[in-house]
Amino acid sequence: MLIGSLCDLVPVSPQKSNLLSLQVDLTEYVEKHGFLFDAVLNEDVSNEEVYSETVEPIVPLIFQRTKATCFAYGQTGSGKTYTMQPLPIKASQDILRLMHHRHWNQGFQLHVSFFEIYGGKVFDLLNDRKKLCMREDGKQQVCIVGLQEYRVSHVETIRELIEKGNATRSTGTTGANEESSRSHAILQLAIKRSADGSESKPARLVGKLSFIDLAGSERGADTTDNDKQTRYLSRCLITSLSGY
Ligand SMILES: Nc1ncnc2c1ncn2[C@@H]1O[C@H](COP(=O)(O)OP(=O)(O)OP(=O)(O)O)[C@@H](O)[C@H]1O
Repeated sequence: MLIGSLCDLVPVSPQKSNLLSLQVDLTEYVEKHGFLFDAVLNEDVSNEEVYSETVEPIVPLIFQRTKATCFAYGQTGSGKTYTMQPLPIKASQDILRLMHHRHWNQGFQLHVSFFEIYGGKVFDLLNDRKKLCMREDGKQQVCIVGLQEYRVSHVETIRELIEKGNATRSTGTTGANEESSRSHAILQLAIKRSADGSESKPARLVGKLSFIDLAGSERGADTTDNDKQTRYLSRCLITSLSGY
């Protein structure tokens, strides 16, 4: 399984990763990709270590106009959901701590939303699976029209919202996982601030931390049209969420 933050993965000079592709005249050639990793964690690390290596360093940056995305990629049953699930709660604890100490009285607010992409469609996991529309604005930013956002100030409220969303999420069974995620679930922690730092004006987005629990990447032969649509939609979304 690969867990990554798009904030931190920066391509560098081509190295050894090999992928066979076809040229227009159908001759095969090896595609070369290079990636720079900030950290490589082995299978013995705890979820706490995963958090402190990957997400914790990004948390203070979302108060400074940063949008970051954390996602897990891997085969069904490899532990993506297991690894991703504790991260938003830990991040919320740190965000609220920063809001109550370093950024005390600066008008920052924390908002939570949670939705899934399933069968090429978007559903609000915190609003009775209401079907939502995805639109791109003039700045090529993806907007989920009608997505319910909750303003929160306590970790317990966030925990309840996440549990509610997880209970509503689409799951199925695969050969490797009895409770396999059939959808991509996206949980967003948005930092907002009102223009004059008070409560009187509507708050504007400052930064955002998105957690994406991708559905398992099974063999191509298992891939249905629904899965392909879901993958295409989520690829657009992930790229856009991260500002890439
Ligand atoms: N590090 C771990 N320690 C103990 N149990 C684990 C660990 N990682 C995963 N598991 C268990 O393995 C099973 C499959 O894990 P999980 O559902 O996270 O996989 P997944 O990659 O999200 O699968 P899918 O893509 O099918 O949703 C679960 O029962 C989970 O509790």
